[in-house]
Amino acid sequence: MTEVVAALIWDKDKFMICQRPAHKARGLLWEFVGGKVEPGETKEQALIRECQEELAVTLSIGDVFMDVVHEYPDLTVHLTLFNAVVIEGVPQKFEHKDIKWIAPSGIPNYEFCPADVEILKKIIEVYGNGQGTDT
Ligand SMILES: Nc1nc2c([nH]c(=O)n2[C@H]2C[C@H](O)[C@@H](COP(=O)(O)OP(=O)(O)OP(=O)(O)O)O2)c(=O)[nH]1
Repeated sequence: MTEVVAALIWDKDKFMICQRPAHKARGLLWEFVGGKVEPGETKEQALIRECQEELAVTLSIGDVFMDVVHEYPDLTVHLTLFNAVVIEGVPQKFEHKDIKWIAPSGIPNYEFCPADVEILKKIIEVYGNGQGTDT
């Protein structure tokens, strides 16, 4: 089982989603920024490193919003999604094809990694479908 960490980052009523590069597994699908935990790292350390590498931002990590296990044909992931806040920097596309901030009501407009589907349902349950503009 591969440990993967990711960040749920809000800016007012919108949260950040990132489009995976075409050449990687799950290419062009949308995800929460993050990646695989490397040997010797805590999950929090891995998430801070991934966000520095991929977005050039520094995060403050909060509690776990949700974790899920999902079996892909090529690997089984244990994905842990942390609440997090950007404390330094403006997100850059060093890794991703695109970055967007969306309201929960905008979720149906994007095709996400299958492991994220349960998490997105919980975001809608907890934060509602919103009245705000969807992006
Ligand atoms: N970062 C991230 N990965 C996700 C999410 N949902 C999901 O199924 N995944 C999957 C996609 C990948 O198969 C795996 C994460 O691996 P990755 O390729 O992003 O990891 P990494 O940045 O460490 O890259 P690499 O060393 O494998 O090149 O987890 C998600 O919301 N965020």
